[in-house]
Amino acid sequence: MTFRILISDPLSEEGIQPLREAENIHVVMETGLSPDELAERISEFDALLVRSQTEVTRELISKAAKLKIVGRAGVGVDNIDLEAATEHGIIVVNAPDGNTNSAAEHTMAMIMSLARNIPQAYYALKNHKWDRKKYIGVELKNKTLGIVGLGRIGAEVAARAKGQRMNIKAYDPFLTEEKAEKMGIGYGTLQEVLQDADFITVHTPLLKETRHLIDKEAFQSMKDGVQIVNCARGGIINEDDLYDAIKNGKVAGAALDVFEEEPIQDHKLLELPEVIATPHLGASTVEAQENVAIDVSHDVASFLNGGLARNPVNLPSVPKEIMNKIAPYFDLAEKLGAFLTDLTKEVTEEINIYYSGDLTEVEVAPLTRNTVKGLLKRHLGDHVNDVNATYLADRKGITVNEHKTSSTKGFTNLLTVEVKTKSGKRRVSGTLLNGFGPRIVKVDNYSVDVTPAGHMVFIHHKDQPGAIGRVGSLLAQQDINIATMQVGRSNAGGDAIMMLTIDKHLEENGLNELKELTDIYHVTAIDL
Ligand SMILES: NC(=O)c1ccc[n+]([C@@H]2O[C@H](COP(=O)([O-])OP(=O)(O)OC[C@H]3O[C@@H](n4cnc5c(N)ncnc54)[C@H](O)[C@@H]3O)[C@@H](O)[C@H]2O)c1
Ligand SMILES: O=C(O)CC[C@@H](O)C(=O)O
Repeated sequence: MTFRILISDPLSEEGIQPLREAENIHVVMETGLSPDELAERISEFDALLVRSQTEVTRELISKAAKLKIVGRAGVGVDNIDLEAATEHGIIVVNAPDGNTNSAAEHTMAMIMSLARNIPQAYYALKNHKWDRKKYIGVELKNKTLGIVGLGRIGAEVAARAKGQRMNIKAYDPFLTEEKAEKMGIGYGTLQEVLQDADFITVHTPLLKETRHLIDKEAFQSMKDGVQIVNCARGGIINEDDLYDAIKNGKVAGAALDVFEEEPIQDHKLLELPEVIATPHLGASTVEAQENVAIDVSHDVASFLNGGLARNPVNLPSVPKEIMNKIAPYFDLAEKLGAFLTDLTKEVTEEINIYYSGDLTEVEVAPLTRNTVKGLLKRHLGDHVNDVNATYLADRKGITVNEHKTSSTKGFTNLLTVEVKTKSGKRRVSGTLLNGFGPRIVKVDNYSVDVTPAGHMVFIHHKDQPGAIGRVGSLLAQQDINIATMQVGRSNAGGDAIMMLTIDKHLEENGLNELKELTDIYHVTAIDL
């Protein structure tokens, strides 16, 4: 199978080389498509690679019948409708590390340009004005730099600003006083940072919570003559309020790399001499562009070929060492889910997943997603995947509960899936036997030992002489070979089960004939 990838924004040619060289990948690079042109073409592609220009909207996603993955060569994913992608089972990956340096360096360049009026002085000189008095700047040394958002870029800016002998005061919801102390920087609440800083630089993502984080009220709490930098996202600073704060003298200068609407040509902020600006150049270096293109290409190629994505945005990322521990259970989890759906054939109201033994010591959310995927895929088909499994369960009103228990029933690891339906609870347990692979070891209250694969028949019957023989004879009449058979009973002459693995699928009529046999209560065909 050949996967088709559309690259709709300019990406480093060196960075995407591995994609171009991959045997089963066909790359189409078409930058500058209008939204309508993109919508018309998108159904041809398995993957879409973008920077910040392409808007990946809900409408576009609804037309992307084959799309499996969207790769964002950069950090911010505010140009991608993540909710719509998740709903459609499309994984979104980004390249969060590749442009950190460049964005931090650009921020420092902006701070220094602001402090020394470099763009304004250059512009004047270009226009034949040798004006030394007008462009007296300020030193950075001993000034306080307020950093709002101390993630990757914020932390790199802090390290560089320390080199300029600035005092740093940062606010981030994940920053503690102890952490700040270790980094050799000051810690403050948002209010304290805004109040104490001579320069303020924002490095948060653009979220509901950070939109207009810096607004009229925030400006009022700042020092007079404060200078503001935004190399993160347009919209974190309210542009109208910034304009007013510059006009009324509160803010002495602003350096902007990003704007609420991009691209801009005319903007009232650009008319102010106190404002210096670049057209979203934070990540525009040869190195950053190559890095992000390499990172995103790797994830896209790996994911399309059944591997893992290192930087998923709409799936929590799982550290490699944990992934190595849980990956062997993925198949078992999905099969247990599928097994139960076949067994119950009823509307699932609640799913309980119990992890015990070795599994209590690791992050099991990816296993939960696989189990739910197995449970839902019988009804939802390939539409359900790791990305949207729990989302779809939630939308269908199915509660999913994860439990870790100490009861291992003698197994080193045990995964039990229980579904609650209108008529009660059914459960199946499985384990990974060292060297022997996955096994189903319990169905409801009956112990069994079956490899969860291929065609199976689960029979609930009365424990009577001849019951097993009758089943065997009937299957033989239908030319169905029994590969393995497990039996279990509650007590002699009571309820019992047979679990058979057979060499081919049991057709409807065969199933009905089995149901007619004496002492047989229920028969379920299961195909894993
Ligand atoms: N100009 C450019 O070309 C360019 C390049 C790269 C990244 N960016 C942008 O820079 C920003 C930061 O990128 P990053 O890689 O450092 O991201 P990051 O995720 O590493 O860091 C963001 C930090 O913001 C913090 N945060 C979230 N909400 C906050 C709030 N209300 N107040 C304070 N802090 C808050 C988070 O806790 C996190 O630590 C993003 O918006 C990204 O899109 C711009
Ligand atoms: O693609 C770009 O150049 C911008 C990238 C930057 O804004 C990011 O969020 O990574």
